[in-house]
Amino acid sequence: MPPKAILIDIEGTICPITFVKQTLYPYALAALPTYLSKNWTATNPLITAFPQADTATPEALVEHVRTLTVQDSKSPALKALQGHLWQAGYESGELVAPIYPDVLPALRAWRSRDVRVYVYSSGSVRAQDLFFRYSCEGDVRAVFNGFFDTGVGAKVEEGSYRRILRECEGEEGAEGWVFLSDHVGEVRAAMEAGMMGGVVVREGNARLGEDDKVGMWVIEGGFTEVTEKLFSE
Ligand SMILES: CSCCC(=O)C(=O)COP(=O)(O)O
Repeated sequence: MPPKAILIDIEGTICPITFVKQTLYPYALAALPTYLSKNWTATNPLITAFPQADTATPEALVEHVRTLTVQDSKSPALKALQGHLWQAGYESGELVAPIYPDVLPALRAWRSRDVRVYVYSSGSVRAQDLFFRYSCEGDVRAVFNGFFDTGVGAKVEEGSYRRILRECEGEEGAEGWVFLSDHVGEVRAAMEAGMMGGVVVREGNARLGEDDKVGMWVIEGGFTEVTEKLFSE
């Protein structure tokens, strides 16, 4: 049976991890002091979302954000701030989101077969909108049926996938849903929620151990392999 909906991750799945870690994260850190110097108010929600102890001064917040960034924290406060800071970079053309060449042809083929395609990323929905609006292949937002961030919960928690299912399917459940990510813990959580899962192997992704591969669909052939497997059976 072909799938009903495919849910995809961004970093390490449809774009290189290096774009996020070596381009997006440093861009946000470099832009932060200027942003804070112009927007340091007691009610700025991008600031008040952080713990009070870390927002005593702009310098303290810069240090806190730097620490979270080095830890690759998926804190919603950090992700909301990064999404805001990236906007100017995308609009000026300094940031262009690279998408692996096998991805968009596959997504379009899935949509042409009436399969819905959703994104679930730790990056905020605002950041996802910018990513797909300013991609190396132009504005591709129309390819997607919807976008989810950690507003539904962390990506390693089964409940997050259940919330996405409830929002998209009501009481229908997970039948026909597929989740694709480079992160085994995320894929296992989606499988616990009843979805079919696949872990995407790309150059530069974290290596999978033998234990990681147990009971797992390991995708080494990009989204072309996904299309072949899901639509030829
Ligand atoms: C929307 S691009 C920014 C991605 C990001 O901030 C991130 O943390 C990557 O998370 P993902 O869940 O896509 O691996």
